[in-house]
Amino acid sequence: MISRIDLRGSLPGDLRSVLPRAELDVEAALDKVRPICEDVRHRGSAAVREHTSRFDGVELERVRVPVDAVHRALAELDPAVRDALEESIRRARAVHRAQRRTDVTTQVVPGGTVTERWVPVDRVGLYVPGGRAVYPSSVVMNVVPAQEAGVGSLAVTSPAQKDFGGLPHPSILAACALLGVDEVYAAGGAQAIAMFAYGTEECPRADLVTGPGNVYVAAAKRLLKGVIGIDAEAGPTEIAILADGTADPVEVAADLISQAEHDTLAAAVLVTDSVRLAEDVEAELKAQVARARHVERITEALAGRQSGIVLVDGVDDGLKVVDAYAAEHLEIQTADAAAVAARVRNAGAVFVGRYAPVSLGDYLAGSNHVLPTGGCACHSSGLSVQSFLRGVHVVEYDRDALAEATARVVALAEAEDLPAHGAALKARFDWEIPS
Ligand SMILES: NC(=O)c1ccc[n+]([C@@H]2O[C@H](COP(=O)([O-])OP(=O)(O)OC[C@H]3O[C@@H](n4cnc5c(N)ncnc54)[C@H](O)[C@@H]3O)[C@@H](O)[C@H]2O)c1
Ligand SMILES: N[C@H](CO)Cc1c[nH]c[nH+]1
Ligand SMILES: [Zn+2]
Repeated sequence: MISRIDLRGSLPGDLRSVLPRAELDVEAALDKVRPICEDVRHRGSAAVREHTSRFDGVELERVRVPVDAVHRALAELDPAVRDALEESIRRARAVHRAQRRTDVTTQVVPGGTVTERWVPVDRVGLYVPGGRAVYPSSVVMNVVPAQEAGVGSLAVTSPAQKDFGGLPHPSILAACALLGVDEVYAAGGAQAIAMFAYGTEECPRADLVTGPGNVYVAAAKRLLKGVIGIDAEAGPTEIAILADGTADPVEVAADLISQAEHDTLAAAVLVTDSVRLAEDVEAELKAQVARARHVERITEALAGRQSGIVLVDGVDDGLKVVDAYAAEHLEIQTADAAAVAARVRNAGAVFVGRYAPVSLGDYLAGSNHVLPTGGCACHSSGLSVQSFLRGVHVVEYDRDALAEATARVVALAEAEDLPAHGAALKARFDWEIPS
């Protein structure tokens, strides 16, 4: 079911081109989401409702969820789920609070300072997926860093659910209520991203949209970047595991399946130098998938072009492969896992050793699970407090400090053939360059 890629011998120069990746990529989905986003831009809420009917099979009267429905969901939440969510929030808050930035003032010259001021965005739209699975945990992962960053206005959107009267899933509403967020919308997919980007009669536009989603959500974010700020693209989930012969095939297979469970486009990749482990994991996958609840979805994900077992000559080559792949989640299941993990350069998050599986990070480690996918981990980070902040330089120079800088500014302005720049300084000194 899962394919093998044999890279023993020597690694190809362009490693990325031989590694598994999904066939339906974000680029291909752009053409599908473009008309949806344009429609929302021109027709607002009516378009959001229409695309919700088309893709989610729900006829909405309004997209905004009544506030009492949000509070009712919390009152009716299973106590065990409430307890787990509360602990997840506590751990995530501890980690994200530690990410807060303080303003830094640097004295550049006597009388001249630059302060970097960290300012939260005014309003953020938070996307919580809800197609194949529903994700109250993603409410926590979006809302906690936004709150810790000090964002004033937070709105959550999640797909309307046919089985719940067109509202988002009750566990999502309950998680919003637990976190004190009561502006919630019942919209998913590209139409939800466009709603935040352009604003509608019901939903004021947001400055930034964050959150994970399927390939259509990722494509809409890529398309509307600029109209609205976005976090890193967090599309269909990926797990890569770098393992040697010391790894336990039962645990490795279970971890691959845990992420394949998300989506038919989810990616599960094992990189190993042990043929024996590869064979044992293949056998385990067969046995465990047969027992899984979402057997069809998992089977399709594991059999897809985006998943595979990559054979390499040793852990050093394995590290080159996982760095080239730049997975959203990377598990290290080798002897001396911490030392190997310390050498990883490209991954959304790294999970070290057998007691730090990705599923722990999905819910309760305290780390954020909204992470870059599709190879974006080589240039982007997961969601954090920083995602919601802008660094603004505040420049303060007194007369003497400006006088001291003038000759050099004039020289550089002349070199760029932009003399008016220099003139703006000279005007403060009666057009003389101060000596
Ligand atoms: N990277 C991360 O941090 C992270 C975290 C959690 C979940 N995820 C991923 O989020 C995704 C959730 O996907 P999902 O589908 O369950 O929920 P989703 O909310 O992302 O997508 C559902 C929406 O997709 C739209 N849609 C469905 N089919 C469409 C089509 N053919 N054309 C246009 N729009 C269409 C619908 O409007 C629907 O509301 C999974 O891929 C999961 O792996 C990623
Ligand atoms: N693995 C997903 C992407 O990081 C997050 C998640 C939420 N619930 C379960 N898993
Ligand atoms: Zn997961």
